[in-house]
Amino acid sequence: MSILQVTDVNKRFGGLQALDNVNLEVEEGAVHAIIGPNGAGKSTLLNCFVGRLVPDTGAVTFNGRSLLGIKPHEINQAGVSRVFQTPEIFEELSLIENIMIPAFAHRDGAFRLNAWNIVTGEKEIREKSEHILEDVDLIEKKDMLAGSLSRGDKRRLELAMCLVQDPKLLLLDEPTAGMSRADTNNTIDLLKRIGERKITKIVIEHDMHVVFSLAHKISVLAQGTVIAEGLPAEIKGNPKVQEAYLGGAHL
Ligand SMILES: Nc1ncnc2c1ncn2[C@@H]1O[C@H](COP(=O)(O)OP(=O)(O)OP(=O)(O)O)[C@@H](O)[C@H]1O
Repeated sequence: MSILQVTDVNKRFGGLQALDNVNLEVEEGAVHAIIGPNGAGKSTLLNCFVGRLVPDTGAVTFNGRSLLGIKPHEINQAGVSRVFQTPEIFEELSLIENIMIPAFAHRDGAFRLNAWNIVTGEKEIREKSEHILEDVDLIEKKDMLAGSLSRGDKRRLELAMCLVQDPKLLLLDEPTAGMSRADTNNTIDLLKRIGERKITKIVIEHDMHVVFSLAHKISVLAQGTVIAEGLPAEIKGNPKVQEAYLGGAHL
C-alpha cells in the first residue's frame, strides 16, 4: 500500500521547469531514495511534500489526503517530519529540552517555546524524550547545550526531535552531508535501527554508499523528470542513470 502518492506534479520557477510531470509512489514502511545530479529537482519535490512549495499542477496525497494548500505545521501534525541538511535545533538549550519542545508540540497540537512546561517537565514527556535520546545514543549528553555538539551529533539530535513526534513519514534531506566516513556509517546503522519502528522514509542523498545501504527502492530525477525507478540493483546497472551522472562517476 502506498503512503505517499505524487501524480503529474509540475513546478516552474520563471523560465525553469524544476519539476516536469513527476509521478512517484512511496510504499508504506519502505526506505525510498530519491537521487539525481545537482539541480535535478530533489529538494523542490521534497518541499512540495511539506507545504513549503505548492506545485503548479498535479497532486500530492499522504495517506489518501491531499497535501496541497495544507500548512507546514498541519502536515507535520498529520505525521510527516523532515530532517534538514543543516540541523534546525535550539543551540542555546540542552539536548533534553530540544527533544521536549517538539514532544509537547506533538501532544498539544501547537509549537510553543513554553519554558514552564520544560522546567516542570511532565513525567511521561520527559521519559519519552529520554528514551529517544537513548535510541540515538545521546543520552549521556542530555544536559549539554545543543550548540556544543559535533555536526554528526547535531544531526542525530535533529533526528531525535523528529522521532519524538512519532512520524509516519520521515523525510531525510542528505542525512550524511558533510560527515566523516565513521559518522556516516554510524548514521546508516542508526537509520537501520529506527527502521524497526516501521516509519516510512524518503531519503535524498548524494552518497551512493548510503543510498545502496538503506534503500528498498530508488527513483532517479534528472532535469525535473523521473528517468528511472526500481530496486537498487536495477538502478545501479541502468545506462540512463549512468549517463545522468556524467559517466557514472557517482555510481
Ligand atoms: N526558489 C527557487 N527559485 C528559483 N529557482 C529555484 C528555486 N528553488 C530551486 N530552484 C532551481 O530549481 C532547480 C532544481 O533545484 P533543486 O534544489 O530542487 O535541485 P536538487 O536536485 O535538490 O539539487 P542539489 O542536489 O544541488 O540540492 C535548480 O535549477 C534550482 O536552481
